Parts: sequence; C-alpha cells; structure tokens
Amino acid sequence: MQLTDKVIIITGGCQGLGRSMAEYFAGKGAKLALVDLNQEKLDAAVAACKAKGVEARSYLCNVADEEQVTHMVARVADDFGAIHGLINNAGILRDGLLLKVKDGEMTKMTLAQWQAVIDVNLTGVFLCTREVAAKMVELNNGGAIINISSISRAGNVGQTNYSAAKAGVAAATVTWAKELARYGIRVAGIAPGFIETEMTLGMKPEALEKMTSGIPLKRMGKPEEIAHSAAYIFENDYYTGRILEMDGGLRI
Ligand SMILES: NC(=O)C1=CN([C@@H]2O[C@H](COP(=O)(O)OP(=O)(O)OC[C@H]3O[C@@H](n4cnc5c(N)ncnc54)[C@H](O)[C@@H]3O)[C@@H](O)[C@H]2O)C=CC1
Ligand SMILES: CC(C)c1ccc(C(=O)O)c(O)c1O
Repeated sequence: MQLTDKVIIITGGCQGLGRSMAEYFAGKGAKLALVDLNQEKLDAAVAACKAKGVEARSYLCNVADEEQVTHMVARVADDFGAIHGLINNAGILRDGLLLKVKDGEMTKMTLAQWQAVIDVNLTGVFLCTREVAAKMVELNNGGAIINISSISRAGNVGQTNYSAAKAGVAAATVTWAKELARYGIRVAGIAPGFIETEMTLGMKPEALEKMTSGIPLKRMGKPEEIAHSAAYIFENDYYTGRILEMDGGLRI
C-alpha cells in the first residue's frame, strides 16, 4: 500500500511517537486523522502535517470510551470518504511494583492503577481496531492496522499493568491478522524499546547513561526510526501478524 493520498488514523497523534509518525506520513503524502485528548496539541500537530501539503484533521476522543470511538470513526469516514490505515499508538504508564515493603509498611499496586492502563492500552486498541476494521469492510477498501506494543510485553519489573496490556496487544495482533486477512486487512505490531521522547530525554544524565549502557547499540531509538518501521509495514503488502522489534538489540 503506497501512502500517497491514503487516509491514516493515528491515536495519541498529538505528541511523542504519534506526532512523529503523523509528520513522517505527511511527508509521504498521506492524509492524517489525528486522535487525542488535548485540542491545543492536536491543532499544533495538524498544522505541522498541513505544512507538508496534505489534508489533516483532529478528533478529540478517548480511545477507552466505546461511544466516542464509534463516533470518531464514523466522522473520519464521512470527512475523508475512506479509511486505509490505523495506528493504535495512544498509551499511558502507571508504573509501580505489585507489592512494596518499606520501613515495615506494605504498599500495593491499586486496582485503579491496573484498570487505567488496561482501559487505554488494551481496551482502547480493541475498540479502535474493531470499529476501523468494520468501516474498512463496509467501505470495501481493505487496509492495514498497526498496534504499538512494547518490549515490556515480555514482563518488566514495575509494569504489571503495562506489560499485561502490551502482551495482550501483541496476541490480539496475531488473532486479528488471521481473522481479517479475508477482508484484505493486514494487522501488525511494533514493539519499541527505549525511544527518545520528552520524558526519556528529561531523565537525569546518570540514569540515561545506565539505561543506554544495557542497549547493544548504546543509544535510545529515535521517533523517526519508529515512524520508518510503521511506513515499512504499511508499504509492504506481505507483512501481517508479526511484531517488529525496535529496541537496538535490548531484551527485557
Ligand atoms: N516512548 C517510548 O520509549 C516507548 C513508547 N511505547 C509506546 O508508544 C506509544 C506512544 O508513546 P509516547 O509517544 O512515548 O507517549 P506519549 O505519552 O508522549 O504520547 C501518548 C499520547 O497518547 C494520548 N492518550 C493517552 N490516553 C489516551 C486516551 N485515552 N485517548 C486518546 N489518546 C490518549 C496522550 O494524550 C498522548 O498524546 C504508547 O503506546 C507507548 O506505550 C512503547 C515502547 C517504548
Ligand atoms: C520500558 C519500555 C521500553 C518503555 C519505556 C518508556 C515508555 C514511555 O516513555 O512511554 C514506554 O512506553 C515503554 O514501553
């Protein structure tokens, strides 16, 4: 699938990896539907895409809310007349140990901490994929869906909730690739390692050094390298049902 003139929805598209992918795809001539929670940041991301000469629109939508997702997908289809691609990128972190004992006091990961991450990072991916795939079938134009997982899906200390959600996303990716192939829809994933974002760049130099020293390539990934992988998946019509590892060789 060539990206020129294709309509791509990116959730969490107003900052970080989502915005980087939006600008990268705009550079390839794609039309962007950016989904997020902050109108001001969405406006800035849409403007950056338009500056590259493509059509771009913003959609305020909580991906964990079924009604909002259904409404958003219908609006994108009405506004653009087609949907060819979706990147399920929106995600949150609520890290913490399952149990922690300090000075004789025990604290636990709360149910709210668990549920918030499952709602956005797993249920949100389910809802967006279901609605977009249904619309692709209805419009009979096929397409491709990319789910952003994480190397944490293998299990990572302090990330019970996040690891479970990202493992769920990886398993669902394989399931949907098998189920949706008959409709001309490919589904694949990307599992990034540590990527340079505002948050990671804001870390103390010692902590950054400690983190990157364990990565064989001795550096974090760049957002454009994730965008490049997403473009590869869209453009390669034989890629489906697999998770592309983008971690510089790091294994958690
Ligand atoms: N940055 C990294 O090193 C890594 C990131 N990832 C994954 O990549 C994706 C993007 O991460 P970053 O760009 O670093 O994060 P970020 O926090 O910069 O961006 C995430 C975006 O998702 C949006 N969002 C959160 N909840 C939402 C909801 N309920 N509905 C709609 N939008 C929502 C946020 O407003 C934000 O704009 C996430 O899924 C994350 O888990 C995976 C591995 C490594
Ligand atoms: C632990 C993994 C590599 C990780 C690190 C940082 C973020 C982030 O800043 O959003 C992640 O989402 C991760 O999966």
